[in-house]
Amino acid sequence: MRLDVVSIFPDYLAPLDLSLIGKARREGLVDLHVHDLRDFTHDRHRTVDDTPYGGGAGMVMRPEPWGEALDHVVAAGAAAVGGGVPHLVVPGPGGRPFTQELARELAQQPWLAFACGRYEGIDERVYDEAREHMPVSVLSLGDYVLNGGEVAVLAMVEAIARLIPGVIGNAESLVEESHEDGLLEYPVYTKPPVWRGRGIPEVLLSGHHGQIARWRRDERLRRTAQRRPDMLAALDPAALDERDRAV
Ligand SMILES: N#Cc1c(-c2ccc3cc[nH]c3c2)n[nH]c1N
Repeated sequence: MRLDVVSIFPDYLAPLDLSLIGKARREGLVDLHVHDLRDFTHDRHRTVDDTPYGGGAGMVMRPEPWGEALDHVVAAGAAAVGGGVPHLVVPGPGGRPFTQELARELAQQPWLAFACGRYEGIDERVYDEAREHMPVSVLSLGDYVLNGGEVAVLAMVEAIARLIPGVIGNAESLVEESHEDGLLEYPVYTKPPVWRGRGIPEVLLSGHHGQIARWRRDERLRRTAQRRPDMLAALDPAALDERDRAV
């Protein structure tokens, strides 16, 4: 997968050189290109913002640099990907919720581009123009306010890239994760068997895989009912067996 990110703070994306995503890049599973929006300005001060039409507080990101930056991303990426256009993802507090389901869908795409806004946002004409050339999705991490899109892109890239085959060494660890199948994950334990006087659930020492699987399923249901009753309510009833309903 090719990933392009445009930001006025390209160093914000440095964490994508680390850990599993960094390893995926070095192994060629992910081809990440970060672009500095200011490289697409032409004034001495490399200006990317201006005052909002209609007045109001704050500044708005100018359309010209964004237009040139996205033109560059499309041209450079098409040469590398062998044609086509990216799916453009623009993080924003007013976007559709970014969910595991969306992460799965976006992980199927060969090429994604992310536009990191700042200030009060990006001139709306940039979205309108982009939509004439590529799919555009405005997505939100959650119902709280950040200062810009970079943190959201870090989270989205990690959630998406980890689903690319080969990025996570053991695909088994992608199963039974929170949100993967509509339930939260079960509690996990490791050595020592007793820590500060606290033991671990006996069933986990039983070696009885069937009972362990049942206990873990029960814990997932209990946790989801306790912490995210909305997720439990949204579950397809067919996904729950009689034993589940008894938990
Ligand atoms: N995604 C997301 C966001 C944001 C966000 C994203 C981009 C910009 C650009 C200026 N301010 C921003 C806030 N706030 N809260 C979220 N869940």
